[in-house]
Parts: sequence; C-alpha cells; structure tokens
Amino acid sequence: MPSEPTIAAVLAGGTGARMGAGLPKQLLDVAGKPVLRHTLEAFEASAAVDRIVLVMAEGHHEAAWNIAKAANVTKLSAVIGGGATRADSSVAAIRWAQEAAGPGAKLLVHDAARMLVTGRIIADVAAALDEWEAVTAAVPSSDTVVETEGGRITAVPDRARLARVQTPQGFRLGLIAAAHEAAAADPGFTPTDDCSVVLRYRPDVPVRIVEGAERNLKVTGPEDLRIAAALLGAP
Ligand SMILES: Nc1ccn([C@@H]2O[C@H](COP(=O)(O)OP(=O)(O)OP(=O)(O)O)[C@@H](O)[C@H]2O)c(=O)n1
Ligand SMILES: C[C@](O)(CO)[C@H](O)COP(=O)(O)O
Repeated sequence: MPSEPTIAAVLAGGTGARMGAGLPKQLLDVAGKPVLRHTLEAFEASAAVDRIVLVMAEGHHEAAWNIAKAANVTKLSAVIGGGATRADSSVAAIRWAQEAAGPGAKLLVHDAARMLVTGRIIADVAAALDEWEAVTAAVPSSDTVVETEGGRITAVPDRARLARVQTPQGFRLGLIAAAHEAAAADPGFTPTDDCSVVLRYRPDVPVRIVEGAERNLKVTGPEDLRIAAALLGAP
C-alpha cells in the first residue's frame, strides 16, 4: 500500500516589516541567492518531502515561480496567497493540502524565513510523524528567559524546562486542520505558531520535540541576513 504523502507548506506570506526592505524578505539575496531559494532548495533536496506548497505575499507569485524555476525545484506544486497573520497563512496551506491529500498525510509547516533549515531536521520531523501526530523542531535555551510586565521582571522560569521553538513543525493533516478550525472560532487567540493551536484545542495530543539547530535561525531583521551569510561562509 503506498504511504501517505508528505507535503511541505513553506510560509512566505508576511510583509517582512521588521526587515524594513519594502519587499518580502524572502526575495532578498543572501550569499548570492534569494532567501526563498535557499529554503526551497532544502525541501527539494529532502527525500522525506513529496510536494511543496508555497504561501506567498500577493504581487510576488511570479517572482516566486521564477526563483523556483531557476533552482529546478520540481516539487513545487502551487503558489497560493496568504492571510493577514501567520496563522491565516498556515490555514491557507492546510486548505490546499486538504484538497491535495487525505487526512493521514503529513504536513510540515515551515517559515520560509528559516532559510538554513537542514536536511537532518526535515527528515527527523517527518520521521517523528510515523509515531506522533504533532512534532516541532526546537533548541534548548542557553539564555535565562524571564517574564516581564511594565518593564519589570515578574518571573524567572526554570531554564531547564524552556526551549526555543523552530520550524518545520509537522502534523497529521486531519489533526492540524481540526485544531485550526476550532481556533478560527476563538477571535481572542492569535497563535504565533501551529503547535500552540494543537496544545490549546487538542490538549490530549502530545506535541513531540525533535532537535533543531542554532543555524536554523529565523531571518527577521537586517542583522539576521548578515548572520545567515556568515553561516554560509559568504565573504
Ligand atoms: N501573514 C503572514 C505572516 C508571516 N508569514 C510567514 O511566517 C514566517 C514567520 O513570520 P515573520 O518572520 O514574522 O515574517 P514577516 O511577517 O514577513 O515579518 P514581520 O513580522 O517583520 O512583518 C515568515 O516566513 C513569514 O513570511 C506568513 O506566511 N504570513
Ligand atoms: C513559528 C516560529 O518560527 C516559532 O519560533 C515563530 O513563532 C514565528 O513567529 P513570527 O512572529 O511569525 O516571526
């Protein structure tokens, strides 16, 4: 019996306002290639991924297809529009995946901005979905992280219990679709990732952690572009 497909949902639907470049940061060059190309190449190269759906800001779909073509990304099946928030863009990808595959399919949701994701992380997240329904890459916190209010520290959680969450985050499609459907009816909840949607609406489902990597950084501001270039050994 053929196994369920694995679909990578690459999210590039944001404005990139914190980059201040006036265009989506995924179109900026790092080490001679757009951020988006680095990310697409990682998923293209992964034997764990069958198809890619790219969520792209409106007005930039043609540019995205051109980047994929230049990189010979044959797994890219669709470029679709996103939403006002990251969660809305996730939902757009989930809806596309539901049309393309059954509820047992694996969906790997990834920030296009995490352009240095490794093949090992992608493979580990996909493999963990053979056993678990929800999985995320994460790294331990080497900083002490505090809770704050009004410029004052209100709590210092035990660092040993903290991790910094990355993407890809992997889900069985039926689970993440149902969790986001429940979240849509809750206007007071603005999740910053997809695992928090599962934790809130399917608390019975454990969210498994697999080892991420410090190099799997999220390109958010201008200095992240310089860090990513340095990690790639660019002059
Ligand atoms: N409406 C949105 C918002 C974010 N994202 C994607 O989610 C990832 C993480 O978001 P972030 O780094 O915050 O991206 P931006 O929203 O682009 O940046 P900013 O917050 O500076 O506007 C990015 O790959 C971004 O493109 C998305 O697909 N749709
Ligand atoms: C999903 C994420 O990358 C996990 O760290 C992060 O929450 C995305 O946040 P952003 O505000 O959309 O950059």
